[in-house]
Amino acid sequence: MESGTWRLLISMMPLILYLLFILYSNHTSQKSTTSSSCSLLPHDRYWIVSKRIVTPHEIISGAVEINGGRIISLVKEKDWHGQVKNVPVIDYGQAVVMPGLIDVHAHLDDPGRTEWEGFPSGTKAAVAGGITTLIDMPLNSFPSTVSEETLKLKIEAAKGRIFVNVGFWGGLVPENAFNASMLENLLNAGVLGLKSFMCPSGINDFPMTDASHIKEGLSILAKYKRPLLVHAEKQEEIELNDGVDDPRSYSTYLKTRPPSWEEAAIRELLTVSKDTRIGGPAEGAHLHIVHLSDSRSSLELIKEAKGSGDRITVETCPHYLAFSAEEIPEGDTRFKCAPPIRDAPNKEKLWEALMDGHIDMLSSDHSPSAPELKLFAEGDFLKAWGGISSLQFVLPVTWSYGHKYGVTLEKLVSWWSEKPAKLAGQDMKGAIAVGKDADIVVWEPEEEFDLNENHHVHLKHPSISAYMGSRLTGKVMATFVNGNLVFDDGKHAPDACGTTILA
Ligand SMILES: NC(=O)N[C@H]1NC(=O)NC1=O
Ligand SMILES: [Zn+2]
Ligand SMILES: [Zn+2]
Repeated sequence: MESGTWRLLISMMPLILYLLFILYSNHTSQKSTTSSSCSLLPHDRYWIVSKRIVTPHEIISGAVEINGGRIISLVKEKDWHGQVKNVPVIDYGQAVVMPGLIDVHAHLDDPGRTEWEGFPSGTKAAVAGGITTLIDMPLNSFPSTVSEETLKLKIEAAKGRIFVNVGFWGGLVPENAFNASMLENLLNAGVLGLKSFMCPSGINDFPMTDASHIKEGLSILAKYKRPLLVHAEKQEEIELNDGVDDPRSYSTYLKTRPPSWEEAAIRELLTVSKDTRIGGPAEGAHLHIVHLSDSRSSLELIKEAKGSGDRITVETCPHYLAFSAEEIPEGDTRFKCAPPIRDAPNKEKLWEALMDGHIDMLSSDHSPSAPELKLFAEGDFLKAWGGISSLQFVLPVTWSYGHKYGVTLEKLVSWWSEKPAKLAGQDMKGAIAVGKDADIVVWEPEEEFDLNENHHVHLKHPSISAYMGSRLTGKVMATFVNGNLVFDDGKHAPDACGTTILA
């Protein structure tokens, strides 16, 4: 070779090395997305076929094409022929294909209280129930997620241990509410929004807030356009009659947390939620009331605030829709939660509000504990841990109990996927549509099953779940997370390849 050619080659060396590096890194990253231990399916690109695919505008018979973790095309059956071209097809027949559920309210208790639940068991239960994304609450783990440092502990604990996508809410507590830089560091580190309690939370390092803290929180959140979720109960003086009010009786517990607690908290919240109106000092922020139980005065107040232009939404949970106070057996503390499950007419009105769109969405409020804390031997409703354990069952529970009220597949998608995606700022999720993440549940709405010891329950402590022993309709067949088939016919993918979602 002539010396001029050599010189040219040598001068181009950095470019050649760079191109080789790009080629190599593309090759390795492709390898990691097709890693078979993340998925029970050996392909990255494939079609899912079904007679019932729930899309944002209609239920179609057709096919969804997935590639690299995303939905890349959606075809109706009549236009489907000839599209396959060597791409594998999974035909689910009559089973329903819909967006995976997004649970915006779950306590996975990791790190710090993994004897209660933990990321591996909690997220295995989630995918077995068709949940593909969940947002973890900042309390019940230890330490509570109230600062950048404590969020980092969560992210570290989740690494390689989650089967679904997991985002995090940060805590708004008195310690950070008036400390703008502490709150901003937490938000900059990636929490999707904040959560606070207006009554004691039961967790020492998660103290309660009042409207003044919440007002401050909203003003910071406005800049970030992220929501504040609030546990809306405000304590009032309650008198129990010693010797008359039996702590083993559910009606005693009900007396200790009347609907007026929810009403009082919401009344106080509405003095600051008006800041979120267009032109208000916290425009851009959003207030979300978690686990509404009172379907009377509290709901009326929320409706009024919505009508006045406050940016406010509300969720309720399957346990308030499935159970009523009258049916709760003596001493059965599996049913203890806060706010409490109220009477049957209250439940009817919750369903009505949900069907009419006054309640925006559903969440699990999965809040397990170690079984000892449920005090099953004593059956003391006043002393037992309050929290319902339900993560794996929310889809069949909503479907089974909703039958009587006319629940539809479209409603399920709205309550469990579309609206929660919006609350959590996840516009890549919550729908079967081209360009969205391939987070999908496939299930048989007509199939019935008994939730007994023969059923594979993945929660750490099945014994504390109030749903055990019930007969439900709607069986999850398969769950896809980021295009990976992570749950299929009762089996999980070997590796936990869910990703953490940071804002
Ligand atoms: N700390 C905690 O999880 N509390 C939850 N449990 C419950 O029943 N309601 C809640 O807010
Ligand atoms: Zn709560
Ligand atoms: Zn909760």
